[in-house]
Amino acid sequence: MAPTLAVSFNDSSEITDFVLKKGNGVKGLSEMGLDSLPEQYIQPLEERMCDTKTMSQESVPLIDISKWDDPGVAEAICEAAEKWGFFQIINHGVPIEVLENVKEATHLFFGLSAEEKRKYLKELSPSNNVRFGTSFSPEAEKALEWKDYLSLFYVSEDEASALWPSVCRDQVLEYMKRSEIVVRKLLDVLMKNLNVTEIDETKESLLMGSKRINLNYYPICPNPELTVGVGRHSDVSTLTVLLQDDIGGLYVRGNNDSWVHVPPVNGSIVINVGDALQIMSNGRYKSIEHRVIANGSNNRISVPIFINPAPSEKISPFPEVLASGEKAVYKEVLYSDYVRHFFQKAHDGKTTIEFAKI
Ligand SMILES: CC(C)(COP(=O)(O)OP(=O)(O)OC[C@H]1O[C@@H](n2cnc3c(N)ncnc32)[C@H](O)[C@@H]1OP(=O)(O)O)[C@@H](O)C(=O)NCCC(=O)NCCSC(=O)/C=C/c1ccc(O)c(O)c1
Ligand SMILES: O=C(O)CCC(=O)C(=O)O
Ligand SMILES: [Fe+2]
Repeated sequence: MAPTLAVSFNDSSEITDFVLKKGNGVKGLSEMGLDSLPEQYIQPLEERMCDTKTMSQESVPLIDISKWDDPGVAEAICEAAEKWGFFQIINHGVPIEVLENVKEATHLFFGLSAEEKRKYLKELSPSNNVRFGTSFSPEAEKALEWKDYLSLFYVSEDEASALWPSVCRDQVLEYMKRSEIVVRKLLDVLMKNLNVTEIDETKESLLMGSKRINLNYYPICPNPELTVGVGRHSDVSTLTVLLQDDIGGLYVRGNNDSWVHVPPVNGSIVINVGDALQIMSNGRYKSIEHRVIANGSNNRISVPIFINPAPSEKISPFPEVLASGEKAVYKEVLYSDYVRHFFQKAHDGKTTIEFAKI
């Protein structure tokens, strides 16, 4: 147990200063042993997780991808991407040790002092590509989310070596490198199903021209039922490769307004479709809303890799998908405009994609 800090707050602006400006994050708040949730974290009733809406009978597909040549595997992947937009994979070829190392490195980063982590706040970070922050878009949010993060935009190994925090850099790079092989295989299968037979240079830039990795930390929360870890949103990526620890708390939107838990499975990786792939597949693959609850008794971490189009790409439904006469549901958008739009507002369910609707 961390020692209780000798800090107390007179008003909410002092909390904001402590969390956002001094680099303590919500982890710092959590470790003070607060007995109630500060008011700026109280979410409106409709955003809180209410047990009646969760479905315990359903679950997203768990796919063993060890037998790539088995057509059943490709079918299961495409069906999951169409129906659920989320699935877990096991026997994926990323060594368990690589996954364990990146989880440990995440704890090492968040275990640094506030002074150390503060160096990566937006205002102080040596680069826009490395950012330590809290919540999602604090300036745009009416209620804050109970999460701290380190976000790393990948440019090159050299840049990462120079700029990324050394406590986690090598482990994160290894995880990105090893998971890229899986991502290519998944995209191959998903593209063939859309009659896109080859991922050439142009398609590669559209599908996986940029990558961002986030290390997420959800500390123990005094009143978890009043707030959220991450609010309802869909990712803006092509695909997200998500590593979670064994705590649980990720929910995805299921049928009839229900929320389905994505249980931690040892050695598995969660894959989800993002808005960019929904747009490029003209809605065939679904970018499904998801959220993370706050936890009253355990700290939780997760490590998503967002596989994205290059920011300079214009994305729209693939011609191969429209070849049979299907009408385009989405117009062409510049991907960096799309991402900017996403970051400009609070998490708000599936509304980002309206930006690209015809
Ligand atoms: C996004 C843009 C277009 C923005 O550029 P630009 O306007 O020049 O300035 P910027 O300073 O980088 O960012 C502008 C705002 O975006 C937001 N932002 C930027 N990066 C991040 C980040 N990593 N996390 C949260 N917000 C961010 C902030 O709100 C910034 O506002 P401010 O804090 O500066 O006032 C640019 O950085 C770019 O082209 N980046 C490359 C493409 C890219 O990053 N794609 C990522 C796609 S997927 C992705 O990153 C997903 C992230 C995510 C995070 C938390 C969640 O809970 C979640 O669900 C998802
Ligand atoms: O922590 C998780 O399990 C999911 C996080 C998430 O949805 C995100 O960072 O986009
Ligand atoms: Fe997400």
